[in-house]
Amino acid sequence: MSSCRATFGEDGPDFQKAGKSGGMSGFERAKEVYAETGVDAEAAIQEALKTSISIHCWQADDVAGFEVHEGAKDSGGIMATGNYPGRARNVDEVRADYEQVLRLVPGTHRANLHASYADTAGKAVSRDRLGLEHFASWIDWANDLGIKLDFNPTYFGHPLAASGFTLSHADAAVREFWIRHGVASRHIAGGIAAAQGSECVNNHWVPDGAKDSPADRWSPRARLLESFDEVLREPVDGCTDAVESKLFGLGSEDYVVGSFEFYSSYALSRKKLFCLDMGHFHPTESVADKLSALLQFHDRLLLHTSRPMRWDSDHVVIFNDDLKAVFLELARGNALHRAVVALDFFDASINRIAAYVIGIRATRKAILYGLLDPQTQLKQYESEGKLAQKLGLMEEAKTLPFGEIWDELCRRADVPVGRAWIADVEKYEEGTLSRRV
Ligand SMILES: C[C@H](O)[C@H](O)[C@@H](O)C(=O)CO
Ligand SMILES: [Mn+2]
Repeated sequence: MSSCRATFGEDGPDFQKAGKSGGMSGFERAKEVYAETGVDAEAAIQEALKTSISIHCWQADDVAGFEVHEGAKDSGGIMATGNYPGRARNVDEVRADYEQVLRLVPGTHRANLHASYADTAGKAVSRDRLGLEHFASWIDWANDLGIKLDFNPTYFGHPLAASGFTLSHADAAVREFWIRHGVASRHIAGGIAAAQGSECVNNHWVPDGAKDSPADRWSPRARLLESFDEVLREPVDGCTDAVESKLFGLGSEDYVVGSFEFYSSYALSRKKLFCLDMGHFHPTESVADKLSALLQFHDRLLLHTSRPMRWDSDHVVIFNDDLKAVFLELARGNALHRAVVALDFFDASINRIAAYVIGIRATRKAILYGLLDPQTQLKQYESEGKLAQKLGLMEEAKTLPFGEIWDELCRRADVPVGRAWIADVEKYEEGTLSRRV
């Protein structure tokens, strides 16, 4: 495993050496600066490192999956754009990519699989017949690596999703197929949970919706509710089901059956997790603002960190204001432990390992940033009516020496500090990705 030391030599890079003065490292000084604002940087590092991030498998291969198809494949609502070389072509390559990524990102991680990444040894297996045996090699791999798995049924990229409807389809036979798939996914997630000795989050997202002005917005929603009740009828130990809402999608610009109101109500009434994807709202809506409302009612939420660019474009997550705001809100509500953090982006136009590393490091940075917020002082100012002081401290907090604390977190996790990971990605591209032709 490469680390800052391996990359830069024993004393670290010059910019770090410059940070040391009077025997105190840049980190020690930064820690004091944070302490002056009432923040314990040590505690923040510990908590940020142990907060789990579930890494999606689908950035590695542009959401294509590795099913052996008997019939035609159809997109059904999801599309990655770009054709940068090096896409993973099979499960072994996805696993190798995961392992490379994990060398470059600090903290605790899980791997998040879609049903379409089943390991069926070259055989075509219908989605409604998938079983735990098709994920046995994933379980062994995760076990060897010491990480846990999460799961997702795949209700898209299939001829029976081509109409744009799955669980809410008007045809009962189509609905029943997808109900069987949903049930199968829960048993797989339950089996994974038993094998790993802890819950497996199983997230249901369906692309169902209409491009333009449906005359009947009621029946598909009634059918979706009925189908989900059927999918979720039997309790499955260890399987924690989540349902993911969306405002619009490709081909469902006007109407998405599983809207925010539908699934937030459904999840609450059925005691399931509600999944909040940062790309699934109108661009002017604040996802961060929803947290303190939803978490008054829901025990936990599943969070997909994503980066919408004018629409649900699934750009690689970066350390931007939206991401910071989400984790600031969770920290200010002492609710980080109530969010299951997972990633959801896919960019086929750049090196995919770099895409992972950028998105994962950005998400962990935002977690740390939230935990380093001088919230006690801010809340005190606010409660005393000192609103200018509150706003002033919020502004000053933006330029506290966050980078020093982040670098220390990376050092403690023995992963590259700063931009050093870029060289590792280049090496992997040269030795591995460029050979995938
Ligand atoms: C592949 C995922 O299931 C998918 O991205 C889903 O989570 C989503 O966000 C669809 O827009
Ligand atoms: Mn999502």
